[in-house]
Amino acid sequence: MGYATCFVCGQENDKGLHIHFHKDGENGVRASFLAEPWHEGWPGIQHGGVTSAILDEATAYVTFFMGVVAVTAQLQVEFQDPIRVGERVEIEAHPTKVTRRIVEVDASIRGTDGALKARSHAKMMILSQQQKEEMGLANLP
Ligand SMILES: CCCCCCCCCCCCCC(=O)SCCNC(=O)CCNC(=O)[C@H](O)C(C)(C)COP(=O)(O)OP(=O)(O)OC[C@H]1O[C@@H](n2cnc3c(N)ncnc32)[C@H](O)[C@@H]1OP(=O)(O)O
Repeated sequence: MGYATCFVCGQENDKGLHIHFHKDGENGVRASFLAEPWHEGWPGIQHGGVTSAILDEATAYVTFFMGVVAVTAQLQVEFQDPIRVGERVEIEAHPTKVTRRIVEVDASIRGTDGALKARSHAKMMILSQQQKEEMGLANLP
């Protein structure tokens, strides 16, 4: 599942991360990722922008599985521990607050031993019909 060309989940994006997100429970999302050498910033450590993109995407999938079209309005990231190249990590996200226009989502990335690597809090803005049309997102499945 996913948009074919999405940088994080798209299976047809040659330059992408190819992460498969799946539903976990009623509103949660889970995925797994292996940090590769081409994802690094400092030698041997995954770039923080890649980490942020993964958290952002997990957050977006929460709203996708809720059946709304939303964009990230705010994303606050805490980097707790380096993600090493060659390390597998587990990704999780779930909603914490849902209002008419905003879905708040917490997401985290942990090592396979459960140790926290990074976490985020985000506000996703549910788009109005006019905004969907302006952004070219009016005919999404
Ligand atoms: C097939 C399977 C596919 C699955 C794929 C799934 C994922 C695929 C891909 C996922 C990709 C990953 C995801 C991505 O990367 S999404 C891409 C990154 N995000 C963006 O590009 C968003 C850019 N920003 C905007 O478009 C607008 O600024 C938005 C739409 C956010 C607001 O627009 P606008 O300014 O016109 O607002 P409004 O008139 O609608 O609403 C006004 C209300 O909202 C309040 N407000 C406004 N801004 C903020 C803010 N920043 N924080 C908090 N609140 C805010 C405002 O105070 C007011 O509140 P109130 O006074 O009414 O109380």
